Amino acid sequence: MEKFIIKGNAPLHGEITVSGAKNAAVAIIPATILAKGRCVIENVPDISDVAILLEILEHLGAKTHRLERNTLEIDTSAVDCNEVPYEFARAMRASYYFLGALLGRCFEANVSMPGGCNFGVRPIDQHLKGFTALGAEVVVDGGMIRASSNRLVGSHIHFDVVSVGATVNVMMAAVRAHGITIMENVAKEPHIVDLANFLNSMGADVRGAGTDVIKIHGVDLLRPSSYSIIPDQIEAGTYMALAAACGGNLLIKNVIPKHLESITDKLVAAGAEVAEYDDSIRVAGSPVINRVNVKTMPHPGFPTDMQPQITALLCRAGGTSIVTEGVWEGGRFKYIDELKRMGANISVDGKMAVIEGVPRLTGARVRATDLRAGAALVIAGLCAEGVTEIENIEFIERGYECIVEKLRGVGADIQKVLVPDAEAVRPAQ
Ligand SMILES: CC(=O)N[C@H]1[C@@H](OP(=O)(O)OP(=O)(O)OC[C@H]2O[C@@H](n3ccc(=O)[nH]c3=O)[C@H](O)[C@@H]2O)O[C@H](CO)[C@@H](O)[C@@H]1O
Ligand SMILES: C=C(OP(=O)(O)O)C(=O)O
Repeated sequence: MEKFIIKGNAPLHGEITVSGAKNAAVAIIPATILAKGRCVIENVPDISDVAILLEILEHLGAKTHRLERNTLEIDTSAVDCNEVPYEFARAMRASYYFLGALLGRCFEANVSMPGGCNFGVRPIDQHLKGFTALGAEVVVDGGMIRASSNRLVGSHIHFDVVSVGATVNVMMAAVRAHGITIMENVAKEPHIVDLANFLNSMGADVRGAGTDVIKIHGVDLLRPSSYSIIPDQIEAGTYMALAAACGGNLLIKNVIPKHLESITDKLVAAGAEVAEYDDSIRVAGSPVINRVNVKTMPHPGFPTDMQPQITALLCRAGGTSIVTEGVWEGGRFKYIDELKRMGANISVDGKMAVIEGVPRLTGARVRATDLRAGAALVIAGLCAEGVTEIENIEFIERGYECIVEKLRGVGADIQKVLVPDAEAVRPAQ
């Protein structure tokens, strides 16, 4: 087990380059099996979630090869298995994208219930509703989701809630269904659009991605293609929040500024200066952080995956800020207790965190309770006085490529060290 040791308060200046989007990569990699043959995917983040997906692909019979650190060659010609067992699925959420992908490839999928960050209940009823509407028989049995069909047929599906996962999963099955599928009340996140663009590059006919309604004309055959994944909105947003929190000045490269608008808006309200360029963004933090209220919403609202990071910034704001979780029922606030160990003054009331700004945070021993919670602790540690030790960093490494190297490159004093067994805290629940 490893941990981060951070000495806070170092001035952060320079350039940081954002990697490919985790949540696009984890959809596009399973989608490669919809075609038989060799896909080349560029700008793939080198993170543990991707490594697990590649293991799953190999288990299914695909051959995967890293042409370069961020370029993958995936040959799906020999995929001959439709089962993703528990040992692969338990570590991550997106393992369940093999349901839609396998249904689309061979009309049968047996995939273990997924893991991923635990913010309380993460239902999959909308995924199953979509597969059923396409004519699949779906059974959940002994921890496995089993979906099969002699023939998928296009359908009109109105989702009860806006779900990224259900939109991705059902889109992947629908591209191979006979006839037209209309999906209403779908997610509009940048990774939805990226997946649709990838599917279209393989010969699918998906229209409307990025709006509330997606229309798909099913096709009999998809062909392999080469594709480059979009930059990671949340990684970019995390480094933007870091610059704002630490009074740093960072040029964040390889971004799509349009994807960052809701984040930019709140950072400017908090007092940061933000300058947008074609594919980079500069954030200069102010010594005085203003109080700001934030409510997370599906895209184009403020992303829930930035909720912990903006909370870390607001810990030192002048006055009271309210952060409301508008996506996840459970509130996603497990990390608040860790921030409080660092001197933050936050109370949680249902889906609301009330943050009374404090003049300073102090280093402490804390643990990441999930991926973005871990990112928030890195931000807090980098602007705290003294030394912060963050344990359970495997959560952070699910989604941030080379975070230590990138942060050291802009002046942060952060290192990754081994935790002696005797010192390790129990893992997050
Ligand atoms: C791999 C990936 O892309 N993960 C992201 C994805 O997760 P994920 O795809 O799991 O999140 P969803 O968009 O599905 O969830 C949104 C809301 O819908 C509810 N819901 C979802 C599915 C369902 O069948 N029934 C249902 O009620 C959930 O409980 C939640 O309240 O989108 C979330 C919301 O932007 C992000 O926090 C995650 O980082
Ligand atoms: C929650 C996240 O991911 P996942 O859905 O894969 O757990 C995230 O990216 O913040």
